[in-house]
Amino acid sequence: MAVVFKNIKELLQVRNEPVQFVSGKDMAVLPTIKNAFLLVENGRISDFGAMHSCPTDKFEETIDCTGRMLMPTWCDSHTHLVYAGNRESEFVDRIKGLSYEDIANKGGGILNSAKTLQDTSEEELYNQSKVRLEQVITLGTGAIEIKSGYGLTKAAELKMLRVIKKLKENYLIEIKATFLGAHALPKSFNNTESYIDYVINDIMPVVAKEQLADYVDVFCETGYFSVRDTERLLEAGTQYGLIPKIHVNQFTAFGGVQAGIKYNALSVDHLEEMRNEDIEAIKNTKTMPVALPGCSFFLGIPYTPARTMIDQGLPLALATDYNPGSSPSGNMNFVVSAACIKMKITPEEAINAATINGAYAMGLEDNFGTITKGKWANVMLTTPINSYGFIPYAFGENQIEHVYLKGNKIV
Ligand SMILES: N=CN[C@@H](CCC(=O)O)C(=O)O
Ligand SMILES: [Zn+2]
Repeated sequence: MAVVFKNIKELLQVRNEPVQFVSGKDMAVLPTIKNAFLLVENGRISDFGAMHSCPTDKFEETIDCTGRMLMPTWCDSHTHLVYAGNRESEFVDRIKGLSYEDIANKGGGILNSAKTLQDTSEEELYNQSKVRLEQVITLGTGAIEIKSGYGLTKAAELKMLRVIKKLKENYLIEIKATFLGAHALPKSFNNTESYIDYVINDIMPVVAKEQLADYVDVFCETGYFSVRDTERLLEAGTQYGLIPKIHVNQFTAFGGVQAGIKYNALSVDHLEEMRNEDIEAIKNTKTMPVALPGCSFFLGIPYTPARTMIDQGLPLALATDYNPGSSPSGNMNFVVSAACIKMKITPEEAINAATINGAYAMGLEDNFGTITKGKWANVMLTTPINSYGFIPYAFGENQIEHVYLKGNKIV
């Protein structure tokens, strides 16, 4: 099956030579071809270039893209999209002045979502989650990471991971699964040490045996899990073949970034609070810093200092953190806008952060995130717009008109 996209006003994120990720000054470079074509065969990109070199063969399908941009779909490397119910009531509490911490202390927060999820059947959890998955696909997301972490018991954590597995089987969007058993301390445990023992000894072996996760994650934060807890968990995860990706420096900075680096985390995520030594620790490593501007927007906490980090030569990925408590939106278009507006990064930097660097943060850079021959044709076509800068500029709107996953038109 061959499909040709013709008369593309501008083909974005074109990389003849594959790159793993871009960092520092290179983030400001977004290679494009104006008046372009893209050829897709059997779901993969087989050719692209300027229209004057477009092959004249007869293809099964020709798509005229006049006036529109074509680009890789968003790569959302940090979500908690599988959850039950919502936390709308806490939203109102926060409007009235309560902090994230106040709400958690009142019995809300992650433990509240865990209770709801424990009481929800696997089928119902799947049905609620698939609605959100379908919605983010219409918004242009073509690869996504989804975490457990609202189970907090063996049965409920496994239920979440099985739901992620089922979503993976039933949808064309690329999905990576993360085991976040250490997301919060359940009331039935007196201390984090004994809960970490339970996560490592009782849940993790089954997760690994049933191949339910690619990554292991932990909420390394004051009032949640310490650096010591984090290191124990990452050590064990690594033994089971789970690659570390951690929640760190959301509210406080106390050495979690260094723990992530020590265990070769694929990504360190949140980073709203960054000390110089945290930036230094990430330099010259293979660990991707991931910013979640939707969470900063929703909670009213600082934004990750992305401008400083990029100026200091670091790479950056952007993700939604889609979850019921701190970021109830999976809209990558908004995330890209918010990053430009609030973190002062350019559209080129934001698009790199939300495509190739997001793909890297999910170990998917060989197959997604750029227009490169051989990669899957996960691409999206915009509305008629004058320049790609209009995507972040027109915040709160959606310029994504059609979405193709592995060459199939989904939207
Ligand atoms: N910070 C930790 N976990 C989620 C929020 C969880 C929740 O509030 O339900 C996050 O990434 O923001
Ligand atoms: Zn998160």
